[in-house]
Amino acid sequence: MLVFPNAKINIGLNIVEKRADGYHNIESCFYPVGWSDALEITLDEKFSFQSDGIAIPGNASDNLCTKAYQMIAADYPLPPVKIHLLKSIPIGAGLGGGSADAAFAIKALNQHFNLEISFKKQLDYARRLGSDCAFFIPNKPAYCFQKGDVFEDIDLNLKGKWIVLINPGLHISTVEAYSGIVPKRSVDDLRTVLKEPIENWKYKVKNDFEATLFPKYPLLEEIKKALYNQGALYAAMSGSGSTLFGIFDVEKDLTKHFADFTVWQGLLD
Ligand SMILES: C[C@@](CO)(OP(=O)(O)O)[C@H](O)COP(=O)(O)OP(=O)(O)OC[C@H]1O[C@@H](n2ccc(N)nc2=O)[C@H](O)[C@@H]1O
Ligand SMILES: Nc1ncnc2c1ncn2[C@@H]1O[C@H](COP(=O)(O)OP(=O)(O)O)[C@@H](O)[C@H]1O
Repeated sequence: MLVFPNAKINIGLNIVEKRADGYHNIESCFYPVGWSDALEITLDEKFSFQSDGIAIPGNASDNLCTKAYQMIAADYPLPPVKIHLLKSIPIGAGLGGGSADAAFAIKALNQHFNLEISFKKQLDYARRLGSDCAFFIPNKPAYCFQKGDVFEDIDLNLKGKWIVLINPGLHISTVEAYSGIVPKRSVDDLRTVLKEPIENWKYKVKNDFEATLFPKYPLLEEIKKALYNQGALYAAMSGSGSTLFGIFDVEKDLTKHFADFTVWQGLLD
């Protein structure tokens, strides 16, 4: 079975408070984007995990795909499989690529082996692997809160808008990014602000990680400004970085303009 785990962006990200378990409660709109890995699961004589494309830190047993398989195999009679991942989504990039791989592995195993795991149980499994992971089970625009692992539908349709993602190649660890944050409650409700015209978001829709990471990595703010100079209706960093994105009304080819970086561009669904 072949599936294509896709990335996400965060449109607005408020880091509200530190929790007793050390994590943070956040408020964010998660939106799927088309930048994707390829994940193939086939029957084999013994379990194996192998990846090509972008090198993933850690060994096969650390990979979230292996963890997803082992977690499901502990509760269901799964045969041995070979998992092959072609990694294309940058790592430590604020795009949730590892979480997407894990969630798509859960969905693929469930479907391919007719396990009949309920939607709610798939969400619970995903939550065990990472805060971002559950979002990728339904994989549709959502207002996410608590650890980012609880969500509700959001009335936001960007279908047909053009998105450009710029990854400058800095690996920013999520732990490092959260450790520099002083949490604070947001003044405006993100769901309300996102109902305003997209041109207004520039002044009201903030990613709290930008305030600590832009001074540390000035290149990130330069890329955000460059996206606005190119006519973006809205530009921001995704998650804990280092990917920046710009949303445009018209198709834009910025590959030459950002030739030093990895660029992905396409239509939003
Ligand atoms: C920042 C966000 C925004 O969407 O995305 P990325 O930039 O990583 O894509 C997420 O909150 C990242 O979620 P995810 O990458 O799944 O994080 P996890 O594996 O659960 O946690 C990694 C570490 O990040 C911190 N963490 C994560 C989530 C959260 N709500 N509060 C936290 O403090 C904790 O230190 C935790 O040990
Ligand atoms: N399949 C995977 N793809 C990417 N990273 C993975 C994967 N499995 C485990 N990881 C680990 O997760 C870490 C970051 O995950 P990733 O989702 O790419 O970053 P981010 O949360 O910033 O989007 C990496 O440092 C890597 O060691």
